[in-house]
Amino acid sequence: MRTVAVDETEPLIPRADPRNPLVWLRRGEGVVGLGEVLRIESSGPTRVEDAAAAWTELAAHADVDDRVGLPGTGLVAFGAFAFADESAATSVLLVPEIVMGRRDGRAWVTRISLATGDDEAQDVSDEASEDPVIPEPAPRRKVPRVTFAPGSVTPDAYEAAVAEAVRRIDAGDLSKVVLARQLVGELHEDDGLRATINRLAEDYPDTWVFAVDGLIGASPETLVRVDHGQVSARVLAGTTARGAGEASDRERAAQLLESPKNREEHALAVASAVSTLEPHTARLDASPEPFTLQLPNLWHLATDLKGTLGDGSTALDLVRAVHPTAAVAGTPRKVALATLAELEGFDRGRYAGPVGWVDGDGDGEWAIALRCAQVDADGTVTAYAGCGIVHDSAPAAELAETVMKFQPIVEAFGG
Ligand SMILES: C=C(O[C@H]1C=CC=C(C(=O)O)[C@@H]1O)C(=O)O
Repeated sequence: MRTVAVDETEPLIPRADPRNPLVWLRRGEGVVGLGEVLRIESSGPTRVEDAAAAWTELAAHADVDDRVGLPGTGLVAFGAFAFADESAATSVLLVPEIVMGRRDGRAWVTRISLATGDDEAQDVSDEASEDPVIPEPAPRRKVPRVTFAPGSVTPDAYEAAVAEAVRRIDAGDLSKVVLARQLVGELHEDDGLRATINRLAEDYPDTWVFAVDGLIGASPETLVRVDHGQVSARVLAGTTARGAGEASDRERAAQLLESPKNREEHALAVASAVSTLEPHTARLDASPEPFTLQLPNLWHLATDLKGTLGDGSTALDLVRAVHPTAAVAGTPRKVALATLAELEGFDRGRYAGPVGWVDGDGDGEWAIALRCAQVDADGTVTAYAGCGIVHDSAPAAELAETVMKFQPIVEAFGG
């Protein structure tokens, strides 16, 4: 494969595949893939380590001509993993044929092809050696309209599940569990998802906007990033609505910061991320106090983690170590996973699973797949949103919080 620098400043999404976009962007920077030369599928409890092993093997044999040398240049795979060990959803790493990337104002294009013969010397085929051609940007289209309705769990059933979770927390079974619900709709239009991802990128520029194998969303939560030996993550847990005017908005953020319920929910999520990342780092620092993160639809409590890799782990190794954090499962992890599987009553698929990319050097950026929907081949669109439940959670307030969290994806489908 070959990566070359290009002189490009135009937005990347209009060049993505209209039906099946492959996108990872924040504030206009990131990677967009076209075509597919290889798909690594995995499932079950070892889905991340199996994919990581296959990726390391592939990267070791790749013939790379990388003239840019940034994270995300050279060999790259986009990935999305199922949340649960028991999920029926397949986890995927997709290697595109063309990657268009941008980072710190520098742009590049990579063209990847598979060697066809058994001679390793053929790894860089003639085709891949040619300078890659990037597609022309497509004209803007209207977002496809999807009408959503509650999935298998009705709003009443969700409130009942929250009440039951609080009973179990009060009984001392666990400290926190994250409970989600679904909205389901149908995508009819032929023009696919590019307009939807464009809308998410415009409306939520500070989130990770992703589209990988039909999983599409705008996540504010960084599961883990690895960049030349530096590790970082952004832990989110604790949520409140935006206020109507400026004063009430500031007031809401201040209340969120002082709310014992939200602070507890947040502290458990930070503890789980720190305890699972720490063994892999030589140094790991957390922001001393949580801060309030403003998104167009809500406020979150946030903590940033930054550190130095201590054991040569790749981004996928760290994904395996930290998933699932208490921001999407609960505490203690094992009891929380069993409780959410029982009380939610549906397969989360790739919702709340890791989504992102990894390169041939093991650098990568992974978010938790939140504020997202999975679009299946038959056009079924399933959106997901969940809330951290602790002992003083109120069912009606948690239901209202899911409505806020559905907003980005519902609006990106014309709702
Ligand atoms: C589980 C979700 O959000 C998590 C991330 C941030 C805040 C959360 C909360 O306040 O409950 C959740 O832990 C979701 O958006 O579906």
